[in-house]
Amino acid sequence: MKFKFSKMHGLGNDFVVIDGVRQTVQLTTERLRQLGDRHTGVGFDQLLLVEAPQAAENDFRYRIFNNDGSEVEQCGNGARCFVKFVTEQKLTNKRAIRVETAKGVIVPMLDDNGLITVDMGVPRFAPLDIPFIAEGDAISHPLQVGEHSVDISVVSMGNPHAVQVVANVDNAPVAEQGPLIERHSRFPERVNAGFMQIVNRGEIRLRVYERGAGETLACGTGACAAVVAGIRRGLLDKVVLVHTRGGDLTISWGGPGLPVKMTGPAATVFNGEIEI
Ligand SMILES: N[C@H](CCC[C@H](N)C(=O)O)C(=O)O
Repeated sequence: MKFKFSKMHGLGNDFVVIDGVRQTVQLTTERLRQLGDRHTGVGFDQLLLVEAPQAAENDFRYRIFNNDGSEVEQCGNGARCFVKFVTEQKLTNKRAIRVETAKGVIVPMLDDNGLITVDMGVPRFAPLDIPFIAEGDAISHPLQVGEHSVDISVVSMGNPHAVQVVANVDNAPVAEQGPLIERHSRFPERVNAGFMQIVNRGEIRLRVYERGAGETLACGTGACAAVVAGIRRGLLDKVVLVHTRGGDLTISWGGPGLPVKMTGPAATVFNGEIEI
């Protein structure tokens, strides 16, 4: 099968993006793994497949696959790259685009300054909408990780996040605890593990060990989940600058029942064609 694709990234979180509207693309797990291999394939943290919408009032549907082949509900950096892709590929000339994901419709918007703002929807908490064996909708939960008990906030942005506060992200136990939290038995569908350093009430530093991809240079839904967790813990105000290893995002959340807004960049690295 031969098809065109774009290689893109959102703050170093990198994607292969495929037009599944004008091309017919059958993605098997094997093909996903081949494409995602950083030595023998193209390489990506996630692959985004753009398709026609299922509901007439929407503009597109897009499917999100982690590097390990698992299909997931939501991707923040991917949503920004999606907007840039459909605009550059002339699949639409709209500025605000309604796109269906596995967990609802999001509305990314191309700003005049080239940044992209995405309404990432309303966050939800355990045990609603997130497969987590919890005592209830607490602000945080103790979680036994190896020989340590860590205090996590559990937030769903459509996809599940377990966020903890650390003194300094530079020496946070991301490599040690990330895989243990990702596959913890209390997360039957696995989870993204966030490590957040509070700089001040309007600024954090964040590293995320992503479900199905390992640590990435940035995680958009992870940034949303971390800010929501920090606000719920009383540590952050409503608008927060999030420093990831790949660059900065601005995240805002007005509180329970309101959507999270994310603003940041997206970049196209190259366009290619592949036969696999
Ligand atoms: N690894 C995530 C999907 C990608 C999310 C991330 N790349 C983002 O920008 O939100 C998961 O399994 O839920």
